Amino acid sequence: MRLFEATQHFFNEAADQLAVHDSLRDLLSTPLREVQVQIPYETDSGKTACLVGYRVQHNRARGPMKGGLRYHPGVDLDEVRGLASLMTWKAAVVDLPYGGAKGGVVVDVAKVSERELERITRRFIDGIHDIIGPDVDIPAPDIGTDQRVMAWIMSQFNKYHGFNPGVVTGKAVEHYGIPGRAEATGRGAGILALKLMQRLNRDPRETSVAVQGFGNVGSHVARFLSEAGCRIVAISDQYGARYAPQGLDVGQALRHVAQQKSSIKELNEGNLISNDELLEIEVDMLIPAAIGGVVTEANMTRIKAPMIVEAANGPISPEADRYLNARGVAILPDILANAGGVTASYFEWAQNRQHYRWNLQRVRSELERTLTTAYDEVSAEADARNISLRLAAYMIGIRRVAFATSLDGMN
Ligand SMILES: NC(=O)C1=CN([C@@H]2O[C@H](COP(=O)(O)OP(=O)(O)OC[C@H]3O[C@@H](n4cnc5c(N)ncnc54)[C@H](O)[C@@H]3O)[C@@H](O)[C@H]2O)C=CC1
Ligand SMILES: O=C(O)CCC(=O)C(=O)O
Repeated sequence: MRLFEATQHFFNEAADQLAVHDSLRDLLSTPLREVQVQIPYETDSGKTACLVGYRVQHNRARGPMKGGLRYHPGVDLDEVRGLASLMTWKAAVVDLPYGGAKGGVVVDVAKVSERELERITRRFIDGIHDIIGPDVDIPAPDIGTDQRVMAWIMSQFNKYHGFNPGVVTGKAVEHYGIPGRAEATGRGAGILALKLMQRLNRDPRETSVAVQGFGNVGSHVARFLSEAGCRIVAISDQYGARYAPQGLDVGQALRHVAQQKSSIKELNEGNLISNDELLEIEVDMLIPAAIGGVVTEANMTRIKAPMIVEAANGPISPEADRYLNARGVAILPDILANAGGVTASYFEWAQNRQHYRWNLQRVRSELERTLTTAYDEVSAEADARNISLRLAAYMIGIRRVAFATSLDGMN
């Protein structure tokens, strides 16, 4: 099942529980606007190449649309549409004044130079600058994009519309960003992972964790949980995984990746295993923090972790979700588990608009407060109705968006 169909499935399950009527259901599940643009750019060898980029704006009932920008060879319109809809429910679950959007460019960042990446980004913004903006739609980082890309987005947007740092979040601290945004998604997933352990009466110091993906999100969640006393037994990137049942040294892995610009595969610790094997090891908590669609009908019966934290977007298919729920696996859903990123983006955006800045301690404490409130609401809803955390999170998100839509009027 493709990502948009999967998100629609989760949406419909919750909409059934809420008895959302058909016309409102159509309105809430149909994206507001979908844009595909051609991205012609000059390669370093002087040739003209052409890529495709997308921006899908899903819903704006609760505020300007918000969501990251993915640079990955697997990007297509269906994926971006699914990711945009996840943003709508995510922003509502954590009660941010945002709607949902997402963008993507079909490109392998490992195969283009930094100068080419800049040209690609600027040409992409040429194509979408008139549909984004600080009060309309605000991009941010996702797979393959980082603070350099955010800087080019801001710079190119400003050429058309004048200085406005609030057009994009996830910027460098020295360039209108805020301390704590870069770590926020992983840290947030870590804070919520501890809540899930608490819910199941697990001691973090007796909990083993496997993390798939060691980019922005995976590296920060691994570090946070390692500092909280968990044993990080496996980590990976797209090239392979390292596994050590007695635990890996996360600090050493972070230095290895940062200093040697090398992959996890080359790490001199643990056994080399594949990403598929990582998902199936005997571990207390599994944290997918890379791409979507990694736990499906094909491998669900071999997943052994009793707790899963979806730091990635859409890592578990509906079939696998149903199967794992029936087996009693506790799953913290993406629309809550990785909401720390958009929460810190909201802090950055609000501060950009008012030209002030919080320090790291304030960002961290507000992040924790926001996520804890959302977690408490979701777990209370799940307990009261005896339903999964995912269904509860969707119900809260849909209820909020539906209410805003009804206040707005449907005509
Ligand atoms: N960056 C953010 O603030 C947010 C990111 N997310 C989600 O978190 C996930 C990771 O995003 P980032 O860490 O930002 O991306 P990133 O680009 O910084 O890191 C991605 C990681 O995944 C690995 N990877 C890529 N393809 C893979 C494959 N086929 N198999 C296994 N590993 C693979 C890469 O090697 C890298 O370690 C994505 O699902 C994204 O949508 C969710 C919320 C916010
Ligand atoms: O920080 C943001 O605005 C959005 C992050 C994002 O793309 C996501 O939560 O999936």
